[in-house]
Amino acid sequence: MSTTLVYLDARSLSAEGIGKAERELLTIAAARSAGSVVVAVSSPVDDDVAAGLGRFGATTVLVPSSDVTASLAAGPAAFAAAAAAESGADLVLLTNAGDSKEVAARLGIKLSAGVVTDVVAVAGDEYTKSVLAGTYTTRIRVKTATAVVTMKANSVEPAAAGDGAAEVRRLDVPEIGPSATVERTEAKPASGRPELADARVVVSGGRGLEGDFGPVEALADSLGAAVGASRAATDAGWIEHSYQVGQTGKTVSPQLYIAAGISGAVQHKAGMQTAQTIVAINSDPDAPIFEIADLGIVGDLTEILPQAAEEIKRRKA
Ligand SMILES: Cc1cc2nc3c(=O)[nH]c(=O)nc-3n(C[C@H](O)[C@H](O)[C@H](O)COP(=O)(O)OP(=O)(O)OC[C@H]3O[C@@H](n4cnc5c(N)ncnc54)[C@H](O)[C@@H]3O)c2cc1C
Repeated sequence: MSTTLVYLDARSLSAEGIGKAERELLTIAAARSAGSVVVAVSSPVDDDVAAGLGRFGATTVLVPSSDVTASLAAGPAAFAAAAAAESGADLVLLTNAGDSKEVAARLGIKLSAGVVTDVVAVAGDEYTKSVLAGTYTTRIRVKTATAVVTMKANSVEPAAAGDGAAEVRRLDVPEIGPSATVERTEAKPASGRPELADARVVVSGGRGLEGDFGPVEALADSLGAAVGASRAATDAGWIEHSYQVGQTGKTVSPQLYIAAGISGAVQHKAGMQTAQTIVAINSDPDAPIFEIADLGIVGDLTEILPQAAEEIKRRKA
């Protein structure tokens, strides 16, 4: 029977809950490897986290017997390789986060395994991903004994929590070898907004904002939404790159996506066109974003965004 190993970065897990992207991996693994889901977590976990993983389908949780996180991706990859060998996995699933992709690349070398990134569906030994900014959908088979796959968030509906429990086991980590070490870390200040990749509502801004994300943030806060951006906005330094939506940014699939001052380039659409409802605000009636919008508003965003935020606040009051 096929065995799936799910590798999770411990920083994405907390007693409050297991993130949606992580639950999606557990759901895919449970469907593929009926009844036996092995999870490798990059650091020891407390009882609440282990219990949470159990409720979402993990049967075994492997944790490293020594700290592997001080060596960037090298330590986690060495541990993930040991976990793959221990579990006999023929598929290792990781999230599409930057750190996880780096672990996936190193893991591919360690296991002599084929690596597929940005996957949106797993069916047997076939992995689906879109290429060339969403122009083509490709189905990929890996010829090596083990496949290493990173999944885009919002690819499957995560299963609801059950009453399962996971057994936690420590695993010795082999020699990590030469690697860069982490000297100091700083927690990113919390914005109080939902995580972009998991958000139900996203308000994004582009070059049309002319550097001022204030109106986008105000509308996002009135809706309890995450803030996103086009690459033109992140490249201009108006907002951090982690907010970028699109081919080289994050993929979002919210119930509502509001695009303000974004033209709708194919590379931007690649990251948001699966949103259930798309609202576009643009002063150019011929902007390509209107081709995929459910509701298009032709006008000046500096007038429309504050009006929308005010009206939403008024109705909520
Ligand atoms: C390999 C590659 C990868 C890329 N990856 C990404 C990616 O991941 N994400 C991404 O977004 N882009 C990506 N791009 C860039 C992409 O091609 C576009 O250049 C970018 O998306 C444009 O951003 P924009 O829509 O904000 O800017 P523009 O295309 O300049 O559009 C600005 C829009 O704002 C409107 N506007 C201006 N003023 C107002 C106003 N006052 N009120 C209302 N509307 C107004 C204009 O009519 C215009 O439609 C990539 C490009 C390449 C080559």
